[in-house]
Amino acid sequence: MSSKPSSAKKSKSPSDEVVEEAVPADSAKPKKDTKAKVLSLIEEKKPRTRSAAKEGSVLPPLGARKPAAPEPAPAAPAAPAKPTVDEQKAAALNLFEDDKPKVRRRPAVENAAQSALPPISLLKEEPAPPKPIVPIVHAPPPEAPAPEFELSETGEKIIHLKPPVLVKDLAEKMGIKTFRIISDLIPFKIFGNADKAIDIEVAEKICEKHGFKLERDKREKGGGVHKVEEVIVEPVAQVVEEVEEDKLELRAPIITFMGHVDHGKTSLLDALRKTQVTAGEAGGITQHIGAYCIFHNGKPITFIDTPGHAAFSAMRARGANVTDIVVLVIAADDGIMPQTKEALSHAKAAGVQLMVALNKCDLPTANVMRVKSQLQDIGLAPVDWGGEIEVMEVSAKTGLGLDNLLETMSLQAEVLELKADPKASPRATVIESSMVAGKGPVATVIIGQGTLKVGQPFICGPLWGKVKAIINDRGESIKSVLPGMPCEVIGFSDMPHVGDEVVVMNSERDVKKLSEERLEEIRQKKLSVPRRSTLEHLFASIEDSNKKALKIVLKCDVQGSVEAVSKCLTDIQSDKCNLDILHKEVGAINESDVLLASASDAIIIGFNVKVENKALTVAKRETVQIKLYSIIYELIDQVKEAMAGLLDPITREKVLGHARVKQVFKVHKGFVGGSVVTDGIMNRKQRARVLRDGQAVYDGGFETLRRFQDEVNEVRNGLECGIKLSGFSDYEENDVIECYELEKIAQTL
Ligand SMILES: Nc1nc2c(ncn2[C@@H]2O[C@H](COP(=O)(O)OP(=O)(O)OP(=O)(O)O)[C@@H](O)[C@H]2O)c(=O)[nH]1
Repeated sequence: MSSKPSSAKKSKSPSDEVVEEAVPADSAKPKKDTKAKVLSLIEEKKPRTRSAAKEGSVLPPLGARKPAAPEPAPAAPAAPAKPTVDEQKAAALNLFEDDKPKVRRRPAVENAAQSALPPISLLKEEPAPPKPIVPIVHAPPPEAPAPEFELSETGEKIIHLKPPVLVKDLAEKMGIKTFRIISDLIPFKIFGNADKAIDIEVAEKICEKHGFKLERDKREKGGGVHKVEEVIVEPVAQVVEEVEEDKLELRAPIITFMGHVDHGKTSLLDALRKTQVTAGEAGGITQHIGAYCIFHNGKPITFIDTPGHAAFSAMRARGANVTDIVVLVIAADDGIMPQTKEALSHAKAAGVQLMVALNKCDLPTANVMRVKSQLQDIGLAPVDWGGEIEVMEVSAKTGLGLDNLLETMSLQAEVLELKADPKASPRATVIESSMVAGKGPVATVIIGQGTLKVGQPFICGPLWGKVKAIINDRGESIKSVLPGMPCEVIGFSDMPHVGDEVVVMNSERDVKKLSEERLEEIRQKKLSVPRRSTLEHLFASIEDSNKKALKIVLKCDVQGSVEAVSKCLTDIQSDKCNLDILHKEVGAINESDVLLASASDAIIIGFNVKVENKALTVAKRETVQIKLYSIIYELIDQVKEAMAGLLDPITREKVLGHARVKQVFKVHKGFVGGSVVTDGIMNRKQRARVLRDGQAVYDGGFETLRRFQDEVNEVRNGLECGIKLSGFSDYEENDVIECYELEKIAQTL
């Protein structure tokens, strides 16, 4: 191994001949000549270096260049071993040459040789005074990959990429180093690393800068790519597997309890599960969707409890959509109510089997016949009345008819022959989601097909995830869950949207990629929303900006509550005051919520959530109001009050009385109307106007109000007084002085 170049060897080396020629023996030599020489050198040097590298003689492979043992710095006579400035420049330029994309992939040995060239810093114009060279071995710089492009008919270098465009992918395609792209991004005020996703428009500009044209591709179902005009992501639903009948097995039926508020849905489920869910509910009403599993005759049945309050319509709709059977719970003493009808509509829309449970039959006020006849009227004729709807009389309180209810539900489920393939690729529907401290995003899901197992990667709407833990309805951690069963899943990249489907895929890489694509698609859609600006819009916005607005930051315990509460809030109708929900999210109230509220003059509303300690401190400092609620109608009522409170009170006139001027007196400072009060009172602290022939000739405050010589505050009906209004002296006989007060009345929405 020839690690240390000797002068003897040097003179024989072809490259060193060049070096000798390039040494600036005469420092006065014009720079121009040097530059020209450098350029010619580059041309000369390239082929030589390559062939030499191949032979391993002049520039040996990287490993060979490292001295076997540290050698002492060569003494002054060894100085000629240092490359000359021109050589350094040439070498550095050569290094840049390497960055330039080449169609052909370079052999590894060639790359190794080039990567060992002097660093870019040597490009400086003025060389440092010659010093003995201490050989430093640098780690090889990361290799720039060979570019991948195709030449268009017009000679353009076209590269194909599909959004999201990552810096590293772009660099790879153009065959340049990642750091070059990162520095190219700085003028766009984009700072990031190799994994940074950049806008397609920015990527196009960067490609243009490097002499490439970027064409967007999309992935085909099979994984290949083809060109598209717009970014369209294939929905995962399109990769549904064929259902093979022989692989299907009976699964747990999913039964949803729906009905009007307080008709006893939770109590019924409670009685069936023999637990006490109602005891823990705020205000005794269900505000979440709950999913439970019970075993009847050794077979599992999944129950979904939905809220009955009007606010939770979306939750009821969701409950109906994942279910096989809907049990419409009607209190026998109350009969069919608005949310009973709404629940019925959801069940009909979802096209599911319907049954009716007439609850509270233990009550003396229960009137089964009346409810049955109401059912008949809305087209749900009971079986015992010759119709098709199973109507069961039950009582959650006494347990009356519960066995019959359970039996009928399992029979109905059997008739439906509900089957799923437990070995199919797992899919589940998110029916609720929340952010749980220490666990992150948690979703309640119902498995539709396949067996969901811990460790499986999945996509869910635009989010990806990997099943970290599965918790059953009894709070136990389990390893897998079968079709039809409910469970909680931990492992989402963010809070999933309720109603989205969890679809298990083969690899974590695939789910992440698909998630990136979907998020990019959402972003693009947001960007492409047309912004129309018409005169009408302008007027509307001016009108709107004059309106009062209550700004709210809303935090709730679960996604469904966010939906329900924000729907209720936006439903508050007022043409005097707007309600802006600036931000709505699941989770405890944190510092950033407070800062947002402070910056935008908003209040924070928390529903079933806590306030983080730091947020409390900041809220005090910033005087941000935080209101916490656990019952939805209290929240809505108070928000309405707060909105009304923002409105300026209306000022209304209330006439207190009239006086007639009988005689005008001259006093020290002007004139006084000697009057008699004809009705009501004259009050010195209020306002008065002078009416002449029914027309107001003056309006203002009292200066003096006198009874004889005394200044008084009030003069009653029938009494005489002297009235002097401030700034008015022009009284005439028979003028009427009307005393009135300005009342402030709070506005309503
Ligand atoms: N007497 C009697 N009371 C009942 C029966 N079932 C429920 N209740 C009472 O009715 C009230 C409402 O019961 P819930 O189970 O909370 O009603 P819900 O339909 O789930 O109400 P939301 O969750 O608000 O939709 C509670 O006070 C129960 O104790 C019953 O069979 N008989």
